[in-house]
Amino acid sequence: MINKLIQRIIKLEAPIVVGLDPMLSYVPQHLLAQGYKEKGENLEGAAEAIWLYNKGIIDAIYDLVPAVKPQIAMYEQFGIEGLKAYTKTIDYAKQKGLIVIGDVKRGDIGSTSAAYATGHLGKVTIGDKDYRGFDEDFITVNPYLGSDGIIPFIDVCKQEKKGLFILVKTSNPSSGEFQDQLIKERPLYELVGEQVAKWGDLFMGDSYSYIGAVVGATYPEIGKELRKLMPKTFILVPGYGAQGGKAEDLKYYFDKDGLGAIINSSRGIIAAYKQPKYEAYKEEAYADASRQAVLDMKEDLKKAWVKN
Ligand SMILES: O=C(O)c1cc(=O)[nH]c(=O)n1[C@@H]1O[C@H](COP(=O)(O)O)[C@@H](O)[C@H]1O
Repeated sequence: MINKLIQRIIKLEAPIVVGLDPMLSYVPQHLLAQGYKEKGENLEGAAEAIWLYNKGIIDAIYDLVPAVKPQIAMYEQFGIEGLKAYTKTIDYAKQKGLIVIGDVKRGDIGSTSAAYATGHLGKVTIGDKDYRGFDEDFITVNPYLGSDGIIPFIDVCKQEKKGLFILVKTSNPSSGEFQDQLIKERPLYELVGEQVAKWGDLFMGDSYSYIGAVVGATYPEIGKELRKLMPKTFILVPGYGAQGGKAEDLKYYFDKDGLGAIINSSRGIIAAYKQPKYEAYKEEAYADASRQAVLDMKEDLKKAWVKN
């Protein structure tokens, strides 16, 4: 899957992942009305509206970007009905040729991680048949529990030729509280980055490992350091756009060949129609606004996606 992701980035000239983080407040009135009419003004109706909203966005952007990243929390808000919308979104995105990064941020003791890995990346055996749960291509993972919490995910990745993005330095304002702490004079994110590179050796693709890292766009100096420390690690970079990350800061997240990183934008794309910049698009044309926002992001990233 990492090889396919890289090929698609090159073909589309777009190191971009669209984050499908739907909030009810972003869903246009006509879709809310449709969801409520069909399923009721309740969890089921809201989940239906979210699915319709996602479908519109996927239809508008699937030929421009290699991947989408649904964030599971946005679906879990609506309980089981939300998870059904999560599954429908994954299946539809894959049908349209998109690679799916499930943003689930899992990680636990070994046996529990193994179950998470089965549900999200692998197969569960029932009787004499195998079934797939969510079936994302990649998922995000939290490394706080150490190797025995991570290896079960890597084992399933090897069986399924799927991948991970492991949190190394997150984009949020408080990320430094723990991640920047010095241990033997080195920040924790560096130690985690080094370990992610080692885990990466366990499952290499053609040029990069299937085991990637998450490094936020909001700490560009750290991004530059981590790029050097993890030369074969593909980096998922959230924090561009809504959280303030700028294209010009992202240059050093990429390698000399212009590869090695994929930049996420969620609200900046899916709720583009709410931004003054895209006010010409009315609510009904929300997906057209998202398409234009992807095209604008692609152009903007040219400032970063150059051969260093
Ligand atoms: O793992 C992530 O994707 C992630 C890591 C991180 O450090 N920061 C971060 O914002 N994210 C996710 O990336 C998305 C960012 O959304 P926007 O700020 O709307 O573009 C959300 O789904 C976050 O959960």
